[in-house]
Amino acid sequence: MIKIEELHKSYPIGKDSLHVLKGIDLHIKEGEFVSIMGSSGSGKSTLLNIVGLLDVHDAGNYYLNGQLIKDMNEKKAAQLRNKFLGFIFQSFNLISYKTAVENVALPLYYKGISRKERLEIALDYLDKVGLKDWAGHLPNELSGGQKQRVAIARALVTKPKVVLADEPTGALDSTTTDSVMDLLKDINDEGMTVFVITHEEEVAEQTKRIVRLKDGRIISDEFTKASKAV
Ligand SMILES: Nc1ncnc2c1ncn2[C@@H]1O[C@H](COP(=O)(O)OP(=O)(O)OP(=O)(O)O)[C@@H](O)[C@H]1O
Repeated sequence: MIKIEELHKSYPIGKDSLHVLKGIDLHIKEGEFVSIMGSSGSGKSTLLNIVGLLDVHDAGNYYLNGQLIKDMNEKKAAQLRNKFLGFIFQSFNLISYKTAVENVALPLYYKGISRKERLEIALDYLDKVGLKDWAGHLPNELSGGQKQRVAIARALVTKPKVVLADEPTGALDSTTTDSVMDLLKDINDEGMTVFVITHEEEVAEQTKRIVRLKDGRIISDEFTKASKAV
């Protein structure tokens, strides 16, 4: 599903450049549930942004669903993002003046589906995350955990192959973190590939594989106990 070979990425800093990813090799198969850990500045978000086609790498190869990602214009990248990828962010990124159901329906706008049908589909996804009764509420009327569940429903509504989550529980307390992680587990049980950045060891342990980054290199890549649970 995601295959990365000898990937490098640098950012220009004035006349110099900051070498952030220094030869990453990573293969994530369809249906895996993987977390990426590492201290601040180790390159986690940079890697996720490249995987999510939000940024480009400088050297090495990246294949998404068998397709080599190279020299891609923004239009093509957006098409691939809409087709294959769903995103969840720490800060939820919901639109404040739209209701929960309208936020979830938004990604369907680009698929040429009528408004009525978009809202029906979105309501089904809100039901899936346990928030059907909150469909008509605005984000500021929801708790942090509820907002994140709306964001998860929004990430799923286009039926992506891969869900990419950058610190999805970073803004949540431990009980809410568990409910969000349970939801990601359910999604993964249904066959979706899930790739999560986290700082929290307890969160990473709930995924099936932990990849650890240090200074732009992978220093370990191990399956967790959760991967062995039946
Ligand atoms: N657009 C950018 N331009 C310049 N430098 C950047 C840019 N994005 C990230 N960096 C730098 O690249 C390094 C890696 O950043 P990255 O955000 O990938 O780390 P991270 O592991 O996700 O950190 P954190 O856990 O704090 O989010 C950092 O030193 C950061 O300052």
